Amino acid sequence: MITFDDATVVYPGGVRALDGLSLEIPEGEFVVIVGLSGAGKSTMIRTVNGLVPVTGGSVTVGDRRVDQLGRAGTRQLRAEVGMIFQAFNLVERTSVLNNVLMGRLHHVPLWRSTLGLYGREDVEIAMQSLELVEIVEKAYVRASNLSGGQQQRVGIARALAQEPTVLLADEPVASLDPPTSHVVMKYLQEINRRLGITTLVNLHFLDLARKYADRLIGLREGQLVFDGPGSEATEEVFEQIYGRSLTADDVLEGGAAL
Ligand SMILES: Nc1ncnc2c1ncn2[C@@H]1O[C@H](COP(=O)(O)OP(=O)(O)OP(=O)(O)O)[C@@H](O)[C@H]1O
Repeated sequence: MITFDDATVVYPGGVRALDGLSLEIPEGEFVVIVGLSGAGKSTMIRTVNGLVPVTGGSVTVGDRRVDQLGRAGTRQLRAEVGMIFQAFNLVERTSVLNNVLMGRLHHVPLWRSTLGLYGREDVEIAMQSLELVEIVEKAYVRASNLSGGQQQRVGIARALAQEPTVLLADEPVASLDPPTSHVVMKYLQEINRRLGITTLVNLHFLDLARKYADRLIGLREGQLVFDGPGSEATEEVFEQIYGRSLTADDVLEGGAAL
């Protein structure tokens, strides 16, 4: 369970990116967060692993208050929270398998990972993670030789190799074309259902958000303005979250009705 209790983030310079957010996310839920650019989506998910510290209120993961963890506690928390990025963040000049093994770094002593001495169990976990996103046949291919969608699947496998209890995905399909975006969202959904990993996904496209969200969170200027099933998010709801009429740029399949 992840609990936001009056969580507030004011950045140096004074931007109030998160403004008194209170909500609970039960274990295993698949949550999609939507809101205009600058609404605080990235800030919200980054408070979960302490990448962005709250300046007021609290965020609790399980029984751990993120702001009260010391250095070791924060390291342990980050080992349990996998992250998936818009730009994939792979090391392109090395193999897919080596990239996924980087997800094991939290579990392997530094000297061993530096020498590339991962154990057989680590390699097995990495290969199983690649199997989950059905790309195991690319294990020995250089990451730079993959398409964007394949690179994002490797990004997901790397996060899974951490054996996480929570997955945070920050605009995971923003660099992908529409069919590939659906493929990546389906893997995230399938992994959530099969492994029960609590998943928070920031999405820009509202049709995708509605299709995949078990629960949809709407943020506006750092505040919670909608919290309900994706299926209940009508055009009016999205207009309320965005504070304006919707445009073709707000949906993945531009021009299609929401
Ligand atoms: N490190 C920072 N320092 C100062 N201000 C920041 C920082 N990071 C984000 N902000 C500001 O905080 C607000 C929320 O940003 P955030 O990135 O969380 O929004 P977002 O909804 O994820 O937007 P986007 O979809 O554009 O990424 C914005 O006004 C942004 O400019």
